[in-house]
Amino acid sequence: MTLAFSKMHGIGNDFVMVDCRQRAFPLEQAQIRAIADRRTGVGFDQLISIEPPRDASCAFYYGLWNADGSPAGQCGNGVRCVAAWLHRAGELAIGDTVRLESPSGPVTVRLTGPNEVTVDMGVPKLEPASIPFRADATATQYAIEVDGDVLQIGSLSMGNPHAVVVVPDLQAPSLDRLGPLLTAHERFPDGVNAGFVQQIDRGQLHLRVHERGSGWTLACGTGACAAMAVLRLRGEVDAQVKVTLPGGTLSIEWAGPGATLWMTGPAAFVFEGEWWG
Ligand SMILES: N[C@@H](CCC[C@H](N)C(=O)O)C(=O)O
Repeated sequence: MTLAFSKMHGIGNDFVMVDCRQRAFPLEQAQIRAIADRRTGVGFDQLISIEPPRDASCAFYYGLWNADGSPAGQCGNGVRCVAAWLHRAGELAIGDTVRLESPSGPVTVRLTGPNEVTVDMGVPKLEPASIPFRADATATQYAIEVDGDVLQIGSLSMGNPHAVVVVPDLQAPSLDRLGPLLTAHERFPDGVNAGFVQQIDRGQLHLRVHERGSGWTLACGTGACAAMAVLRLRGEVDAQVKVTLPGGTLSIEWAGPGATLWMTGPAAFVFEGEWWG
């Protein structure tokens, strides 16, 4: 088969975008994995379909798959690219605000420029069952054993599961080992996106994320939201924070529990292509 696609990225978190506005999603899991291969395919962290909405209150639905073919519930960098893709497709004008439907529910996006998008990412879910995470009660910190080390994690759902560990040094070699182990930890029955965050001050965080289904990525938008929310819940950061990942910086705003969380950042086109599978 041949498949037309757009290649995009949000601060280095890269995507293959597939237009499914007029047709059913055409790929099986094995084909998604083949396209993800960075040598014999196109390469991506997530593949995103743009489809008609299932919820009539939304303008479009977007589907999400990780590089290993597993489905995902939300993608912060991806939703910004969906908005920029819709602009290029003539569906969204600069200054427009639109409700989009993700696999985990609606989000509201505002296209502030051709390549800049602000997203209302919704209210972070803190209850362990909604993550899902095996714990007796909701807390701002949980002790979890990983390969003999006891890590203090924060955990929440941004429409997908996150564990956040505060570390003094993001370059510590131990993180390369701990990331994959935390992602696959038995207390997260669906796996988890594992974020390691170094606090610079009350308004700046540095972050690396080992993503479920995609490994270490240059950026994770929901991971940036989760890291900010975990530190905000502990009273360590202000309501507006810049989160710097290996691929760039996002602005995150969150007043606190019960409020929706806002993310602003760029979305970039790389090329249009055709996959011959
Ligand atoms: N890169 C993303 C998150 C993508 C999904 C994640 N790997 C999962 O399986 O939950 C982002 O920018 O948020």
